[in-house]
Amino acid sequence: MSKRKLSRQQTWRVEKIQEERARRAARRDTAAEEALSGGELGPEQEGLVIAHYGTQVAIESAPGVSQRCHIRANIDGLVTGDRVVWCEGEPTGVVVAQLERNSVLCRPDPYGKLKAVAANIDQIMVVIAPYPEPHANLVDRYLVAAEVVGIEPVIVINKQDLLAQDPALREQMAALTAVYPGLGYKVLYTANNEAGLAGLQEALRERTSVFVGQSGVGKSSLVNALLPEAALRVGALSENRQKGTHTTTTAQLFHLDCGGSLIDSPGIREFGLWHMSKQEVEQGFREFRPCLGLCKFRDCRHEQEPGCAILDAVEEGRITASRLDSYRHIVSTLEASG
Ligand SMILES: Nc1nc2c(ncn2[C@@H]2O[C@H](COP(=O)(O)OP(=O)(O)OP(=O)(O)O)[C@@H](O)[C@H]2O)c(=O)[nH]1
Ligand SMILES: [Zn+2]
Repeated sequence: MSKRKLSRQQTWRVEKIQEERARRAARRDTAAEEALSGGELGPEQEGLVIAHYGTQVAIESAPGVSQRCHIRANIDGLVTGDRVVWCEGEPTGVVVAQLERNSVLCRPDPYGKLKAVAANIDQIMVVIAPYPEPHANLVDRYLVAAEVVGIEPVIVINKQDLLAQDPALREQMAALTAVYPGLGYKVLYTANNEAGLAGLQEALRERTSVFVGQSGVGKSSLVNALLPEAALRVGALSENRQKGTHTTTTAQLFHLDCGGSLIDSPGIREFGLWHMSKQEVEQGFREFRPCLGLCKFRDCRHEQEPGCAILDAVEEGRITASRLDSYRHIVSTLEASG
């Protein structure tokens, strides 16, 4: 009985949310169109979305120079990192066009539908640490997710100071990550101190990056250490405050002292830990790709089937047994969760 009641209530809530969305879109449209037709706007120029606040975005025209903007109603799903065409205005500017993206990061919304959260990311920094110990296949899971969206992952082994004190632990982390350089993945050792940050800053230069990884591996510590006197961060936050109640910020873009940008939000940090399809997982193991489609059976599980191209590749040393194990493990978790 409660089931039916619940679903009716849910329907009602969904309807309410949709009505509110439509109302907001209409308001947004009016505001944007009024500004556009009022002739009080500056010339069109290119800019970068550095933060998103509900119906408005902060657009940056040059590092440190930004303005709040309405979004023209025909532009859908603008996210932090998007490049746009916009016009300055008083008090708010207007985004008039969205430029093409090189890449986009998505995550599932509460209904399981994928939603964009950030755009134009060059690399995904996959942070692991000796503590909390990375569970089996965690790195591969992140790598697969990065491969699926076509963004270069970089493996960041943080808390290097702990490894320096403990040869056995160092051995363990080295063994865990030994396979990756040969597959073309960059592996960096970092720590939250000057020496430990140098290599990371080098890797972040001239690129737009995100940090992902389990809770406790030290992402916040790294991000805080990397950000220059947090000038831009404070700027973005105070702008946020002016808005009063609408303070939900999805993701923010920060410029780093070392040159390069960081897009950060709690949602992005959890990237890659959701459901993937078997095909995505296969594609996500980059050294499997030359073999895909060559197995004798179209639905080959690469277990012990005759004529399996993946097993042949393992036999010939083109794929390591540990990566095949990892693939099987990830696929089995997909099957277990339906
Ligand atoms: N030894 C050592 N500890 C570190 C280092 N970086 C961070 N920590 C510690 O690791 C713990 C977790 O750090 P956070 O930066 O909060 O980790 P996080 O990944 O941001 O965690 P969430 O915010 O939960 O996602 C804290 O106790 C830090 O003091 C490091 O380089 N070396
Ligand atoms: Zn096969």
